[in-house]
Amino acid sequence: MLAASGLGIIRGERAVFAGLDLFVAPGEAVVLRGPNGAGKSTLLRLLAGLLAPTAGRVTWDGAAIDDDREGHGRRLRYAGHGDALKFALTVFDNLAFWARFERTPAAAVEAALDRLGLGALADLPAGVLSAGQKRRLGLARLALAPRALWLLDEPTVSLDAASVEKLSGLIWDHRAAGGMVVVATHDGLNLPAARTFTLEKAA
Ligand SMILES: Nc1ncnc2c1ncn2[C@@H]1O[C@H](COP(=O)(O)OP(=O)(O)OP(=O)(O)O)[C@@H](O)[C@H]1O
Repeated sequence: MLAASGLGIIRGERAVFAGLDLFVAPGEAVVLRGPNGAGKSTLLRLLAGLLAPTAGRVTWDGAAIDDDREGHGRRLRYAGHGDALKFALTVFDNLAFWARFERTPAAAVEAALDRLGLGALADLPAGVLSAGQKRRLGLARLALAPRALWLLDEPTVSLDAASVEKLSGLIWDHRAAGGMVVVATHDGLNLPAARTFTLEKAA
């Protein structure tokens, strides 16, 4: 169980939000909504342990994530606005890098590329991909190996309808295996029985 309690954060001397409580159980999807600047990306970074809250805390199974940041990092996948690609490397080698980094068997690379419909592009330099193809390659990391928690920031940007379907399917399989997902998205994804968590714009 991922829990945030009494969470507050000040950025640039302004309170983005305060007193925020959020719980995510295995198999659950939480969709973050709210206007631009409401703090969706900020919340995802707090849940990932990439930012420290000004008040409150984030826990995993009751233990503060601050007590074991490395362990928390190993249980999650965070996909932010960037695709985290090396343009000079091929599509295959981009994902193979992450597989090596995570000590995931190389066989997982091909399967993950196929899952995102990138198999035929494996030998191309990532730099020549279209915006949507680059986004799919960034998201292919999700399919490399299971992680309990996915934190996704606007993952559907640049994706066509077929790719949004692929991502929806990936998230469904992740949840069916007990995985959790918190996703900031303005539209598109098909997430059955997802909970919506709305952030209001700070005054
Ligand atoms: N490094 C920073 N320094 C100061 N203020 C920041 C910083 N990063 C974010 N903010 C502010 O925090 C607030 C929340 O930003 P955040 O990116 O979390 O919003 P968001 O809900 O994800 O917005 P969007 O829908 O536009 O992606 C904004 O007012 C933003 O200007």
